[in-house]
Amino acid sequence: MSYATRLAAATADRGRLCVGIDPMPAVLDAWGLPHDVSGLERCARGIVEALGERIAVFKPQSAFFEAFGSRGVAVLESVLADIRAAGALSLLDVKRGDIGSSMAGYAAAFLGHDAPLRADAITVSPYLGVGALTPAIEAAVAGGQGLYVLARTSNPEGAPVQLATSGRSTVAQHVVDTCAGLNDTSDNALGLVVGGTHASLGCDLGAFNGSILVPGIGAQGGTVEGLADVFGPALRLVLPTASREVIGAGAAELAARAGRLLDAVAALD
Ligand SMILES: O=c1ccn([C@@H]2O[C@H](COP(=O)(O)O)[C@@H](O)[C@H]2O)c(=O)[nH]1
Repeated sequence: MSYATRLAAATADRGRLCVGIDPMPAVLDAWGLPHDVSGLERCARGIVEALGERIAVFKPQSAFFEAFGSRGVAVLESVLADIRAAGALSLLDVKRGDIGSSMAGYAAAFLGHDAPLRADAITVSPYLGVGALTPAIEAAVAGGQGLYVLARTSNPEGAPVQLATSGRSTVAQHVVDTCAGLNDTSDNALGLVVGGTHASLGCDLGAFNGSILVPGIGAQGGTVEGLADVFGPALRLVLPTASREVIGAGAAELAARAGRLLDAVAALD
């Protein structure tokens, strides 16, 4: 079954919200947990334990696991297994992108059938060219998995690169249009990352028909309520994601904060 079909089923059942798992030091403080592997594990696995049956997609941020070396990566493996066991989808935020031979290595690491870090989807960077992602696209299609390609990121520093013009198009528009074309032959395995922090996107999503991951909700200033104005007809493709907004006030607030966002995304439909 394709990633697009699996995502549609999960979000129809649980709502179209992605919860980010970013166990950064400030989050561990809010949870009253130590800045070590035990704190990392209790926080990250605690999020899935508390919300695993209510949330369609979880997005672990690989950086906060890698920060603890091999023991942190082992926790990430457990978190990915927990997400699978809870019947949710995992979207591993690793933002990889390299020449084809190395991209094949990343595809094996994160999309391979028996890979310890296998995820349902990963984030990828198109800076080496969308075409360089081909090994990962092929692996994703074969495994019913997805790739979210950075197009117009939520951070202000992205604009000079992503809105730079190349010929008659911006770089972001080139990424959007290239991914739209590839989706025709890739079961819509390609998604985009487009931040929810912009008053105006500076790119046209009209030709795109895959999933659009929208970070920047909450801590970065974006709101679910503001998405309709910014995304227009593409709103139907949007998968809002929030991390600190949900997990940033400690374990006791987790369910209430997730519930508020689930209500807000339900009102989009
Ligand atoms: O454009 C992007 C791409 C990825 N991210 C990632 O999403 C989360 C956001 O965390 P919040 O606490 O909800 O702000 C984080 O892992 C980023 O690396 C993004 O913010 N913007």
